[in-house]
Amino acid sequence: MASTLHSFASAADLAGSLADKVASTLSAAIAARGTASIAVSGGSTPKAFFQALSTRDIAWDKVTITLVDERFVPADNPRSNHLLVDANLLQKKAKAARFLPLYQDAASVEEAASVATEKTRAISSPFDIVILGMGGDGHTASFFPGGSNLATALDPSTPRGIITMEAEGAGEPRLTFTFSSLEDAALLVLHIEGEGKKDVLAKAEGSGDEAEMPIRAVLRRATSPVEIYWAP
Ligand SMILES: O=C1O[C@H](COP(=O)(O)O)[C@@H](O)[C@H](O)[C@H]1O
Repeated sequence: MASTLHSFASAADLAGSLADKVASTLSAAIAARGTASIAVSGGSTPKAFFQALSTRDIAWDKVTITLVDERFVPADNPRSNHLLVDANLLQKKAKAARFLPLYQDAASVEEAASVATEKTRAISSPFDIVILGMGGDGHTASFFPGGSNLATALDPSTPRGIITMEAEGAGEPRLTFTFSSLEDAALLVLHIEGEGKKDVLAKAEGSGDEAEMPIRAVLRRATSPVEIYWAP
């Protein structure tokens, strides 16, 4: 499916514009179905966007928020994506939203993946919105090059849900929604910032193996168009 690049003069401009787009998409879903869903990424990039989105005036009590991926760490760990969402998105007006975490207090990451899959089944498919990020190594969600479950995660026949991932570049074991869970969102966004990430994107858009740069699976095979939001 085609992708469209939306370039902005600054990260602040991008954050405001993406927040407006997400807010209007959530509102349209609520008007159509009574509820709306969004799966967001963690990492360092989404902070300003989360802060902008938290101020938007929509029926947040009808919105379910979850993460596309998470580290297998509790929510008080500084590396937790849940902590980032708590501190920056689940604030102000967005405090009224329902948040479904991926991390579970389970004996193993595998058990956590299975519990998270059950709990997130309550969200209707497909997601209204998925916001992906991308690492300098071409990973997205927790689809890491060399990841222990990468082939399964990217296989379009793997069911919707959450699986585990371990990889050298990942730090902790990870929990990640599968490709099939994310690729058909009504609004599928790739949010990246900086010249370095633009170079990584250009490389990913060239030829080469998906396993080397898993973002290629999204760019090449997502059934929804990919809206790329970039700022220097
Ligand atoms: O590990 C992760 O990294 C990516 C990219 O993060 P960034 O810090 O380079 O913005 C992120 O999209 C993913 O959700 C996160 O778990």
